[in-house]
Amino acid sequence: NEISNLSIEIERIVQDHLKYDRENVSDLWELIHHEGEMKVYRREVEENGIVVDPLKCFHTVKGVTGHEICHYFFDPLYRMEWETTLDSTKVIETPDKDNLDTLVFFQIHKRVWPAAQRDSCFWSHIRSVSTNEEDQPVWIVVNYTTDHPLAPIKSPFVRLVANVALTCETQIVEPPLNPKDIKRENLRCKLTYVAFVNPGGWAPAAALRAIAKREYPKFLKRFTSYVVEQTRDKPILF
Ligand SMILES: O=S(=O)(CCO)c1ccc(-c2ccc(C3CCCC3)c([C@H]3C[C@H]3c3ccccn3)c2)cc1
Repeated sequence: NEISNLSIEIERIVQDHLKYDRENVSDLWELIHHEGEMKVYRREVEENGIVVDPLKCFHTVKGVTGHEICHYFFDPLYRMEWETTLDSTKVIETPDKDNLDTLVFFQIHKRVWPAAQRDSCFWSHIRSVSTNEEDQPVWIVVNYTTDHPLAPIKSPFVRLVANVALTCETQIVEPPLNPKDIKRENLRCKLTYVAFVNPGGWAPAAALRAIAKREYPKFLKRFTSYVVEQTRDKPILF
């Protein structure tokens, strides 16, 4: 039925991301932005004349955990506080009321000249995966395009196709003897962000590449700074 088909798809896509995303980039990837700990790479790929360049970002964020980064990325409550590229966001379905780890979003993206305005509909899933005993669990959020009756394709909007994942590892730097004494200065989150976005309709290749080169680093810098600010005086969420 619906739920089981969705959970089968979620399992397949999440496992793929867990397996591949943290792999280092090959020399097929071009470094398009390097700022401090943040490195943003892209491969130039076109499908039927449409730019679908995969994007991969590695970043290390001090003072926060992977759980905190994924929590603020997933939870709709904060979306419009860090996302500056959206006109609106709405949760149109909670597939499993007893387990709020999966939501279906419908989003209207701000128009980015000269492209037509985009909207998107995707399931969003958050999960922690324990690696081995002593390390912190890996946290991941996946946003993956889905159709939905409450997200009809309506002109003039062009529907995006997106497969995006944010995967985070938490490192404890110079761990104190007693784990209860861990402070935020002992925390470091190593995150990988991958985005496979098909703009869903023709947009000028050069323009789209320029928009992506400008927008992704801005977006990742703003989002991670937002989480550092929001968590500064709060108890650590491991
Ligand atoms: O991480 S998420 O899942 C967060 C969801 O709230 C995510 C982030 C970004 C996008 C997105 C949407 C539209 C565009 C294009 C297509 C034509 C004109 C805009 C782009 C490309 C251009 C790049 C870009 C990157 C970041 C922000 C905006 N623009 C990216 C989708 C989902």
